[in-house]
Amino acid sequence: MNELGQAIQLKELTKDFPLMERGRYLRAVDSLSLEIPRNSVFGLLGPNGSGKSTTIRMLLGLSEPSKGEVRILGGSPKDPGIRRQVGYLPDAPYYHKFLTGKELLRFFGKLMGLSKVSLEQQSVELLGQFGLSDAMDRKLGSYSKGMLQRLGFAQALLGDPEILVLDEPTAGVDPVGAAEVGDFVRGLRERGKTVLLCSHLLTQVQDLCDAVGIMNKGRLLASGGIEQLLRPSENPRFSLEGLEESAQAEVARLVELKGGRMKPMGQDLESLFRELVSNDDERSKGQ
Ligand SMILES: Nc1ncnc2c1ncn2[C@@H]1O[C@H](COP(=O)(O)OP(=O)(O)OP(=O)(O)O)[C@@H](O)[C@H]1O
Repeated sequence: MNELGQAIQLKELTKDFPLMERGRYLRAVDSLSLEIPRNSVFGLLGPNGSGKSTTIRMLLGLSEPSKGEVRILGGSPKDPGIRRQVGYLPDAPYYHKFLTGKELLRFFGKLMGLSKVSLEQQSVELLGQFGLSDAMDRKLGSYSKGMLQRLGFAQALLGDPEILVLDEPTAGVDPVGAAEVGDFVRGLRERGKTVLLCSHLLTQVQDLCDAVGIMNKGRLLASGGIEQLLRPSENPRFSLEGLEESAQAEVARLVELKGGRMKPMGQDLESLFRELVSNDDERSKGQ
């Protein structure tokens, strides 16, 4: 796919943070290369401290890479025209509690340089879309966590950006709210948008994303389409159906006799994630 077909391209992206001791540094992101095609949902996964937020900050042009390059829609994330094409929902948005919902959107819209008329129209539309019409003139101090999250989405969508970066959009949201987030992300893809999603809700990620990248200690351990990553390969897993318990035990005995092992669970994104990260941790302990 040529550059025009790519929403986000990371080339050997690396970030080093200097440590207190002179000359030493922490490599938070290590030679990360990724391509995220337009109109797709990509899940960036990894345990705490694996470098997801640092990657996002570089991708948004908020932090300078130590090495490597970020291309957004073929351009630089520092280009104001490109920046306007990226909406961002931070993992823990802090909004001033004395502002109302509408005032908050007005504040961000002005920062983005939206015209007064367009801002007014977009704010009313977005607040309606996220079920906040009745609350738009209430102070944010009285909003529930779910309402603040929905307001965060509205804010990220101001200016109708092509790309949405959602950092933990389901953090602190109840299961109904999490399902709504899922529907919302699907809706974005239907409208041709590209979504980069960081989440620890792996079942939802598996369900929502076209492709994922799994990071650990700053490095990308695996990336690709969900189906391709979870396809049975060297370790195919089978599910047994229609067998009574005694027959199951017999099959298990036969499998063991042949040197195999019967596992009750199939491969899913959660087990792939745990397997990759724990193998990587074991390997680095041994080094
Ligand atoms: N400004 C900074 N200065 C020094 N070290 C930093 C800085 N920002 C992040 N780090 C370190 O870089 C590593 C990656 O952190 P990062 O926040 O990117 O991880 P993460 O995958 O987003 O984690 P989480 O899931 O907890 O948000 C961590 O070891 C973190 O302590």
